Amino acid sequence: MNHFPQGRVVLAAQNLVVSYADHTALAGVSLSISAGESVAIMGPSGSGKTTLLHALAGILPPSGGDITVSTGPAPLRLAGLGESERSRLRREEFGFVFQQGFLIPELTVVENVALPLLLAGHARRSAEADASVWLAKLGLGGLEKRRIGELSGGQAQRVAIARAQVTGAGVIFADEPTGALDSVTSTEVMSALLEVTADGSRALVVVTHDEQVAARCSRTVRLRDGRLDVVGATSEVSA
Ligand SMILES: Nc1ncnc2c1ncn2[C@@H]1O[C@H](COP(=O)(O)OP(=O)(O)OP(=O)(O)O)[C@@H](O)[C@H]1O
Repeated sequence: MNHFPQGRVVLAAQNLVVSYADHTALAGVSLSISAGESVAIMGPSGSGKTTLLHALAGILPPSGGDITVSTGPAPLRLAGLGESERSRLRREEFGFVFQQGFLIPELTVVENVALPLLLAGHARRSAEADASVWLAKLGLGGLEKRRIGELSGGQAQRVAIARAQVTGAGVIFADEPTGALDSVTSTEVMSALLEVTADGSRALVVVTHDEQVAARCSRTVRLRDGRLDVVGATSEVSA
């Protein structure tokens, strides 16, 4: 379990640079994210939002700058970690929710949610028991044995949110989690995601194009051409 006291910085990016061939997608981004915060990353298409999320989550090694991850007993600098340690961080300390969910259609709902625990070496029975607890918290009790294709889009996203949290991850990253949903379902799914920060011990990072989604987060950062435009409270930005 990686839950932190409210206010503790869990991710700190310093002067991040990410280049793809001859294109600079992030041109020196510095950003700190604390436990209890929900941070919306906004900006025009191509401004570097997904690149920033992938760099913060250790999916994409930056070509410059560094990220300090304070999700364990001692801070870790991502630049100093090999792929296997970054992969452990992603698997055990971070959770991910994507626009399409990336759930496995051949598995049942409970098997999908239990999967990260099985990959971490837990026994099937206890993994599925923990998965069922998360499913109940997300209002999906009774759907354990369904296949993913038998769920609505909103239910499938809530399964993805359960799966992202089942390992006790302290930081949840979501890339356009409501992008494929209608506005009512989007509101429900955001409510489920924002529960991540309800007890103040975990952080949520959401890439979104939707101002209404961003307005519900505690802070919005805006990217333009790979640089941070505005950093502040959502209320200041969207009032
Ligand atoms: N694998 C890649 N190879 C080359 N260029 C890339 C790659 N991934 C992204 N880019 C470029 O980097 C820039 C930032 O991309 P990114 O996907 O981070 O933007 P975004 O703000 O998330 O965009 P969108 O809102 O359209 O998803 C864009 O110009 C994009 O074309």
